[in-house]
Amino acid sequence: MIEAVGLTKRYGAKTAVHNLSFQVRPGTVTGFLGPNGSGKSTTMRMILGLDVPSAGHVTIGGLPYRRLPNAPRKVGALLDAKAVHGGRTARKHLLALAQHAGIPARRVDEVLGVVGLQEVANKRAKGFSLGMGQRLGIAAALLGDPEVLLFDEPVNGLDPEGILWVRNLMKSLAAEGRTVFVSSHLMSEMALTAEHLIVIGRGQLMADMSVKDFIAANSAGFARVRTPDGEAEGREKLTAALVEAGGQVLPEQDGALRVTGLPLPRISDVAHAADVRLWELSPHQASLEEAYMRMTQGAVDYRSTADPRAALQPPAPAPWQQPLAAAPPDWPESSYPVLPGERPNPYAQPPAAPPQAPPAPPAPQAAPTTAPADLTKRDSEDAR
Ligand SMILES: Nc1ncnc2c1ncn2[C@@H]1O[C@H](COP(=O)(O)OP(=O)(O)OP(=O)(O)O)[C@@H](O)[C@H]1O
Repeated sequence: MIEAVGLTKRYGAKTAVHNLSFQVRPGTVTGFLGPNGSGKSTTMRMILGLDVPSAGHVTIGGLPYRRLPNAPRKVGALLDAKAVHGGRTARKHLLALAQHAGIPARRVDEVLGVVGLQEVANKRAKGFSLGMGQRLGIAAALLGDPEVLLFDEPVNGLDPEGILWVRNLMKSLAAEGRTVFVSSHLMSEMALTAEHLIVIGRGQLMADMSVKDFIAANSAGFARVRTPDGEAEGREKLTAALVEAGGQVLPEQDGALRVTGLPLPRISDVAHAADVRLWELSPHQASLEEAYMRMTQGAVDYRSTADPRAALQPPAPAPWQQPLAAAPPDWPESSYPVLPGERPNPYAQPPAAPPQAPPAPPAPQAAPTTAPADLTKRDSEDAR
């Protein structure tokens, strides 16, 4: 089991992860979701001892990664598929990792077979496609036959067949009783792969629930109602009548109305009684992707000026669906905005005293399977 308690990471003035507490249990795939820049990779790096938390802690089976005996055989990770020496063949890359972790060389061919790279095992990694690179990274993660597996965006660059393969692999690893923690920013993919979800936005926990509960809470139906174009008066009249009848009405971008709280026949009766003609009255189901986008819409760092999210308006958001208050530029611990209706943190600890000195940079000892090249990934990186 992975357990994070009050996990916080600051890079100078930037808070990448704030007071994150969660558990990742064995035997199921746990999806780790969040928009770009929400802190998923930073959290994974802290789990793997590659980044030192500014506050809080995270353990695997009760111990921090660095104190795990024989860590590379207990924990496997895919963090950055490009973290491969391009001049090495796939087999040599895996052999080097196996040697470093005391893993028998015969395991290399086993994992090459599992990920379907036997044919290209003697080809240099620099000639690999993105998808082949992902497969090689997954092979590296599986090398030590570990109980705990972390995958950061494992389906990046994979074709539909590859995506299906990863999905089935994750599930079968979990079915063997392993702890499988998979990050993604694709809700639709996670809904098919994971049983449990941890959703973060701007480094904060936004949801920690089973996929089943997430679906139950977010896939409420609604009706789309459209009055004839150019008859604004009819639209307003209908809106007022529907609200009076107990419905919730939200305008959609194309001029239609999104109505919740009233069954379709009732909407039809209300329109008839109000003497408003309808061009459309259709049942709809809010998609999980949409629910996720709504949940995280206030926590998106990077957004296109043409982002359709601007048009998404939550009907009656649950407390955890409330958008985050705008984060102050420096996100100091003491003035961190509290989420409206923030759920009590079951692992909450009293706030730690401010650090006297900046935390020492990590001194890598036992690195995860993908670590050798990955260790350099953030060294000179300031902000992406
Ligand atoms: N070494 C660093 N120095 C400064 N800021 C950093 C560093 N690493 C990460 N950050 C910042 O912390 C925030 C979280 O980044 P992180 O990479 O963890 O997010 P993410 O959820 O994995 O994003 P993505 O989905 O895009 O990979 C971002 O704003 C990023 O710019």
